[in-house]
Amino acid sequence: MKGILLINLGSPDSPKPKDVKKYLGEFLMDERVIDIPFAARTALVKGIILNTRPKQSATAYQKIWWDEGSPLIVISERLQNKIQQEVEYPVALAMRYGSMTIQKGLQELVDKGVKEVFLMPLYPQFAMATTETILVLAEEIRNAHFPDLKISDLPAFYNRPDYIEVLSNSISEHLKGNDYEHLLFSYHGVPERHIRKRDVTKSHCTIDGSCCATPSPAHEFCYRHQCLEVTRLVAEKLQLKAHTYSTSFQSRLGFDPWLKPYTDRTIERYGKQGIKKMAIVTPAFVSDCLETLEEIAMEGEEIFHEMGGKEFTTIPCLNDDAEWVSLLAKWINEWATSNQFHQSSLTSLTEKL
Ligand SMILES: C=CC1=C(C)c2cc3[nH]c(cc4nc(cc5[nH]c(cc1n2)c(C)c5CCC(=O)O)C(CCC(=O)O)=C4C)c(C)c3C=C
Ligand SMILES: [Fe+2]
Ligand SMILES: [Fe+2]
Repeated sequence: MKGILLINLGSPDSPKPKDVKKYLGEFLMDERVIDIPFAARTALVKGIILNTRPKQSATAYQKIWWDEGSPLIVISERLQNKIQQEVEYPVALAMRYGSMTIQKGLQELVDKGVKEVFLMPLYPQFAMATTETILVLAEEIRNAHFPDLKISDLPAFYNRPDYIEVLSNSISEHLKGNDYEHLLFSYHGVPERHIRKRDVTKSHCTIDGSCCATPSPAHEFCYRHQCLEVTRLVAEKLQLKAHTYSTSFQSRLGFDPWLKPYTDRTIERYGKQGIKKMAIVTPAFVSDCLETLEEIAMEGEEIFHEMGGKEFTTIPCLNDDAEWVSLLAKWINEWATSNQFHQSSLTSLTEKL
């Protein structure tokens, strides 16, 4: 029997500092998130970050928390339930960090008699800190607990025409009748170093040059290229005029250089330049979460208003949008009935690196 495991990032169990600290400890001790040697990572995360950040992050989580729980988890559960209504295979949900572990998700499927799993990391773009860490952990769990289970995975889907169509439709629907002057595509950032490390050609990536616009096998695992492509493809589909849209990267942490331009500074700049009405979309996230509901919809709006901006429209993520649900159901059926998606992305990465 076949089964599906949807995987998202995860959230703390509650917005209390102690739960946020536990969650951040697991998240930031992941060697694919803070990718420095173990002793240095422990000193940085446990010695510095976990002494200050949990309180600050807990305050942010409290602002966006819903009665039913973390928006990211609640939205992912709604998505799971809606997909379940459209496919005949059991659909489970897990998170990379926190209590809803990948092991529990796989166990739930195995208990239902599943022998073949389609892992669906809910990230349009590949990143070491998202898709890769999910695939590595799932493989470790399989080897340790479910050696007979067959697992294949959905690769980054950033440039699939059906995804671009669903995303573009959602954007145009939310901007109907809106006379915005500028549309900003804001993606979660990563340290520049992460991009260089996953350049499978070892020589393509120049980060701030035009490498991402020059065709290369490196782009199969280049987060920056994949973000820029989403902007380009959506702009093409929606026939956006040049200079009325741009790309930026949000949520940087620490002092290393992260992908630029930074979203907060970009919003500030547009406000200062006299733009009065801007809209913002966040296509690295498929579910609204702390980074969209607080950092963009609250902090971003505040920056814009402080700089003289008037109208700031935040476009929701795809969440449990009907077209998005149908698209995921379509990919599931393609996996189940054809040979599509049967090559593991992790095998492809390790072979090429
Ligand atoms: C697009 C997906 C994401 C990438 C890439 C990513 C990289 C990344 N993130 C951090 C540090 C933090 N991220 C935090 C929250 C957070 N990150 C993502 C997604 C990506 N992260 C999501 C969906 C969320 C929200 C989770 C929720 O519960 O709603 C946080 C926690 C919040 C905070 O304290 O600000 C941290 C920390 C790093 C270091 C990184 C790449 C190296
Ligand atoms: Fe993050
Ligand atoms: Fe690139």
